[in-house]
Amino acid sequence: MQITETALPGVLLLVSRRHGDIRGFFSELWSRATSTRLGINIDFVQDNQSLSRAAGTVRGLHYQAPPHAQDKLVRCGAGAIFDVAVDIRRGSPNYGRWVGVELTATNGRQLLVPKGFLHGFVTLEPDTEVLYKCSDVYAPDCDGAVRFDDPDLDIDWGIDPATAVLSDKDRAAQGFADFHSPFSFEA
Ligand SMILES: Cc1cn([C@H]2C[C@H](O)[C@@H](COP(=O)(O)OP(=O)(O)O[C@H]3O[C@H](C)C(=O)[C@H](O)[C@H]3O)O2)c(=O)[nH]c1=O
Repeated sequence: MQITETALPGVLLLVSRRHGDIRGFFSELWSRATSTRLGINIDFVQDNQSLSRAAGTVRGLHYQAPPHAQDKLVRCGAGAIFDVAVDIRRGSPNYGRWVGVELTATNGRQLLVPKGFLHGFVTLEPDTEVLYKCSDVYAPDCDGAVRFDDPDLDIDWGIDPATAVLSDKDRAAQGFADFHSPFSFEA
């Protein structure tokens, strides 16, 4: 398992080794032993899967507030996404800053998005499957969203936002200027 920092401190890129042979490959995506050895002490309790039929589908930007804040380990099982994390920890020197990484079924990359960060992605291919581990259970009462195309965040999704395939929830999400984050930065 290779771990590298992204341009946004706290958000990590993980790449598991793929053992290739004549059949294809085998890869250990996550193990407690490896993660502990690498200094990542997260106890994942829920695995999620989403399938998005169309390229240009946007899911996000979402978070779960405490007491059910979630760390997420995101990967792409089929297709490709541009995966985005945004620091929303009040007092963070990187508050409102974002990073985006291409996760594809081919590159096998995984993005670790810690608590205190918004998460969202845009699909780059049809029939894209996203799989992610979460460190807390689904808690709808703690669920929150910010507009993916908010001008203050100024995320470059690589698509015309007006063409994005969105859920009603994401279409109605609040702007970042009105957002009061439930997370504060602990140095
Ligand atoms: C997140 C979640 C949703 N659901 C149900 C609730 C709805 O009936 C349905 C679709 O939920 P939603 O529209 O919130 O799904 P996404 O838009 O893909 O949201 C997710 O995508 C972004 C990128 C994330 O990072 C979050 O984990 C998550 O918010 O699944 C569940 O039953 N359990 C869950 O953990």
